Amino acid sequence: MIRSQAAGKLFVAGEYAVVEPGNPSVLVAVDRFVSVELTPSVDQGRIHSDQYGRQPLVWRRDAGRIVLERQDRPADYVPVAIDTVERFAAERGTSLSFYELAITSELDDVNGRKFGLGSSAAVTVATVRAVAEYYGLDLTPLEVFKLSLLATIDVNPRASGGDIAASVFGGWIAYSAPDREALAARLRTESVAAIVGSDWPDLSVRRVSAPRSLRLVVGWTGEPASTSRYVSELSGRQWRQSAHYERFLDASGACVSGLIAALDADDAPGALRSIRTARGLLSELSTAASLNIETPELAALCRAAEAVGGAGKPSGAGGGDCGIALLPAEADLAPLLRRWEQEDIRHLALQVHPPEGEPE
Ligand SMILES: Nc1ncnc2c1ncn2[C@@H]1O[C@H](COP(=O)(O)OP(=O)(O)OP(=O)(O)O)[C@@H](O)[C@H]1O
Ligand SMILES: C[C@@](O)(CCOP(=O)(O)O)CC(=O)O
Repeated sequence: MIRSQAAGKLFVAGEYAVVEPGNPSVLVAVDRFVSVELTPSVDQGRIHSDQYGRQPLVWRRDAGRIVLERQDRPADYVPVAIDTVERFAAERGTSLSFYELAITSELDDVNGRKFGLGSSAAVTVATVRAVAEYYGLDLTPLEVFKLSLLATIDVNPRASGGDIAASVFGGWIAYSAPDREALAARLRTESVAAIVGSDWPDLSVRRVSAPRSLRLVVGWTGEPASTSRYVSELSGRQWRQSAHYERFLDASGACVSGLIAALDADDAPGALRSIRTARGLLSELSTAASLNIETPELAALCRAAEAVGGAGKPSGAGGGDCGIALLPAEADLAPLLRRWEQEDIRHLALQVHPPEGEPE
């Protein structure tokens, strides 16, 4: 049996702007995982996960590509991740066979509601790792990232891949995305191996220092939110060509660069200022584009962080899910947690998942 794992993530800053190639963001990996167990099988493949109900997804191959027995299902991360790794393996001359995947996740609560900790990225990365190990592919972390992003593009073409980078590389990272439209076009004409082997302009993953003088605290609103709905509302041509959007991208870039510099210098006041600016920018974006990024619960989460000498912001697309607070490392956590409890914000007792392999 092969076992693999992949970590969850939190956005620290740069959400939405990171969807445009080359715009920076900061993310952190967290120690909650999706796990995959792979066992060989005979004449068909199966995927077991609570996400699919009681029955596993059954798959076979048609002309070397993965097809689900139930073809009425929309494209889904796990089958697409299997298909992407298998294309890569077959292009390298590997002969393909069948196996079962059993998936378990710590990124949903007991009722199956997602926390917003990047379960789609973690399940994709864990699947890529398991299937690659099964075929003896010996991938570098960068190759795992690239295969995971190529798979994701098939399901969600606007996704930045920041969540995948955090899951693959661990720790605190600065991330900017490659052009996924260009990658999708290449996938129609080139081999997966050629795309993975090439340089991806605008892709950048680099380590950022974990702040020693600040601690990261995570609150969950209890409301799962749909990232793709918000991102697609912002994808309209008119909006993307507006002066407001251009200004947002510039201001976000400056804010994230300031945050990275402050984190690298362990400048706590500077980092807190950047978090407040990032919150303000998301709030302006939300108003301008009529989204509801900072819900009343997320606003309460941020107010509580400010009240105890820290700074808070929604993490990710907003509209629910999680928010983060950064507090001076010496601050007592109890007053923040009391305020959160009064506001029905649940503290997620997460730690940063440490760096795993160097981004090249
Ligand atoms: N345990 C799992 N087994 C199989 N597929 C999963 C699992 N967890 C997540 N997924 C896939 O990921 C999708 C959830 O992705 P979505 O982007 O909505 O959530 P998320 O990545 O956890 O949250 P966020 O994007 O806010 O961080 C599910 O619909 C499913 O396709
Ligand atoms: C809005 C966006 O920038 C962040 C989404 O974050 P999350 O998946 O909601 O945690 C989208 C993306 O990066 O793909």
